[in-house]
Amino acid sequence: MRVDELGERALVKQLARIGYPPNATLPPGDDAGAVPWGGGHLLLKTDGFAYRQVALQGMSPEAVGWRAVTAVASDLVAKLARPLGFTLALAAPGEARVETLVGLTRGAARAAAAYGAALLGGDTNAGGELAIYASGVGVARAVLPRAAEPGDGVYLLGDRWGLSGAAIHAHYHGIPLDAYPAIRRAGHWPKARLEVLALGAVRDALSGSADSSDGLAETLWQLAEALGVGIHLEALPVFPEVRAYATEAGVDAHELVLYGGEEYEVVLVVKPGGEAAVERALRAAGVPHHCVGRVVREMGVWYRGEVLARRGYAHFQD
Ligand SMILES: Nc1ncnc2c1ncn2[C@@H]1O[C@H](COP(=O)(O)OP(=O)(O)OP(=O)(O)O)[C@@H](O)[C@H]1O
Ligand SMILES: Cc1ncc(C[n+]2csc(CCOP(=O)(O)O)c2C)c(N)n1
Ligand SMILES: [Mg+2]
Repeated sequence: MRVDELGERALVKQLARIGYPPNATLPPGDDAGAVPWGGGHLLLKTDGFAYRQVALQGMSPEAVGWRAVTAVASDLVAKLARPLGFTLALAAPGEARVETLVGLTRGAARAAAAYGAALLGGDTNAGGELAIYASGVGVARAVLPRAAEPGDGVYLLGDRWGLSGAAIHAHYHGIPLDAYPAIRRAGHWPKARLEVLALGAVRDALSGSADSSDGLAETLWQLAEALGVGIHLEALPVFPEVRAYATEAGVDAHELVLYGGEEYEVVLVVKPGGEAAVERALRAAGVPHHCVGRVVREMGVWYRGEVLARRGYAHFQD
């Protein structure tokens, strides 16, 4: 069977289990892998993409390199691991520009430095099309898995919800973003939120977390499916710039929040009774947060009582 017939999700489900130890700290399919290390855990993550699948209109090679490291850093941070180092692998056809590859690497190095880590080499290969793979290692005292129990609260951390979706929408609809600097910044230079690591101090009040990169709806559906629980969404943050863009572009702002993608923000699951302590910790760390719903027993995802359509970004679709 061809991989584009099977689809990314089903393929990954099959691949991710191969060789995975049954008693691993984080299960296959979680945002990163973890190994016990010196009283804590070392976390590892690799994430890559074809250049043409992520380079938005006006995005420089530097920004794409930054995004590659950010995607990995965001997965590490979501599991409460502090990034220590990154590597970068490039695949390029012979006609690719040297300047492009240098730019990608410079952007990756800038991102690594921004996350208090270093870019420690990588790999360069010939390939059919330009592609970038970043890997990172981080260290965590107490890891936060993808976990949720009925009764838990669901929070969205950060402020890129809807903004990254608007940037991707603008790319495909030829809409200039000059009037929307926050949307352009979210799409071109997303920054992993290291401040989330402050949650280590309230780990006992947390059930789990997931990094969102394929869109909020897809992230929630993956959580629900993997854990056999349901999520009732009651409210969504719609930021003013997203609302303004949606009006101009003639698109539903909620669509951008639910189906945008590339947020590189954390969905946090908080134990009942833990809300106050967690909100206090997030406020002190300067992490924007929005309580959006609750975990229920029945598997599924609902928004204001209606089943939330499952759509999201997947490779092998184009
Ligand atoms: N070829 C593979 N072999 C083993 N595991 C894989 C493979 N591809 C993906 N996985 C695992 O499947 C899970 C989902 O990976 P995927 O790359 O789809 O995540 P994602 O949607 O890109 O989100 P993010 O980039 O934010 O992690 C991860 O745990 C990953 O380690
Ligand atoms: C030109 C262009 N088309 C589409 C998109 C959107 N996009 C690309 S990858 C991805 C999911 C995360 O990737 P991964 O799962 O590999 O981390 C999303 C939402 C874009 N940025 N640029
Ligand atoms: Mg990926």
